[in-house]
Amino acid sequence: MTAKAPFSDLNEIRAALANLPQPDSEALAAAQARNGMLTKPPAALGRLEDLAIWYAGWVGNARPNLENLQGIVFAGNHGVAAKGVSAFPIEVTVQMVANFRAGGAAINQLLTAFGARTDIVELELDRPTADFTEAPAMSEQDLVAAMAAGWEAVDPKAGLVVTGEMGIGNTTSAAAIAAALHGGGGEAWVGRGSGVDDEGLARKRDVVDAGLALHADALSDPLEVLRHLGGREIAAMAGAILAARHHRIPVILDGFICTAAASVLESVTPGALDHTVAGHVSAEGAHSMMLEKIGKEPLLSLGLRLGEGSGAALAIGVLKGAIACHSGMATFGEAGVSGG
Ligand SMILES: O=C(O)c1ccc[n+]([C@@H]2O[C@H](COP(=O)([O-])O)[C@@H](O)[C@H]2O)c1
Ligand SMILES: Cc1cc2nc[nH]c2cc1C
Repeated sequence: MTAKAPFSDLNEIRAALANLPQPDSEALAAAQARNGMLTKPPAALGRLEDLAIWYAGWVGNARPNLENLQGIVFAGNHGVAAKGVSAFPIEVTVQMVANFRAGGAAINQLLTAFGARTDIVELELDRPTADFTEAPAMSEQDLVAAMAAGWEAVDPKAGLVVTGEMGIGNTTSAAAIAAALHGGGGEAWVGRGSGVDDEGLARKRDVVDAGLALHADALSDPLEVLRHLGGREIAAMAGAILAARHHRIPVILDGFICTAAASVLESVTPGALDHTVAGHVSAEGAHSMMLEKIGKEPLLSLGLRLGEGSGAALAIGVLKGAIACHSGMATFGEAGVSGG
């Protein structure tokens, strides 16, 4: 099932970002009360308790189940890849999409292992974005189309959405977005991505700085940051995360690139990511700094730097544990256990 995006230009995207649903306060209060009655010392389940209450609030059910889990992998190609900023050639994007469709990638295994389905959305792979050191990466029409594709990929009936991506060159784009939104330059935000050597790393920093300089006049507006420095899969993730908010579907964010996409929404409207949690902190060096900037504490830290949604998929396990305890445990009264 899909729902059509409620926008066809940038102003309508701004309107969708200005008018965000909030969690169900009654369900939140009831989940909080239930949490206090469960057979454990107060707060003994640590962040699992916060997670379950957060989830209950967004789905509007104080004793929820976790079902109909949707993983979406967005793929896009980047003109800036021609600048030698990746350890891999650009054709790997389309080849990996074929691998996703055949079920052979890490994300297929992880989403299946945690009971989620895998949807693949490729965004005009034969038409890479413009190299952002020479021109804006996308036209307004391209940006709106990519965000709409992201919005429309979300199943309005999903109980959870996990957003991931694939795109050779996209850690360069994500670093540039992070620099433009959060301050600093290539030095602060660029890492090795899929594994560039020292020369590649230096080139990548210069490329980010060149993009920031070329588009300096446009970068005070977060959606223009996304248009000038982003990519279609990054814009699509932003659209999907925004759609999930409007459908009140909780989201688990993935790594460096996904967090850059999410940062755009948070920069437009503080609180726009309240329906999301950070699944993990990636081994891409500046990811932890980006998470701090958006006020998110990652659930996992496993040294992953794969993307695809892999860290978010693994974090489904943590959320499942949280909800199983919250909804399945006995209360002190039910179990006849004495309170403290
Ligand atoms: O998610 C992350 O934190 C992450 C960190 C490093 C690399 N990646 C993946 O690697 C690809 C981009 O790497 P690169 O070197 O081509 O920019 C892209 O397909 C991402 O999914 C992803
Ligand atoms: C093989 C390969 C798989 C990936 N998955 C996400 N990004 C990737 C980059 C490469 C190079």
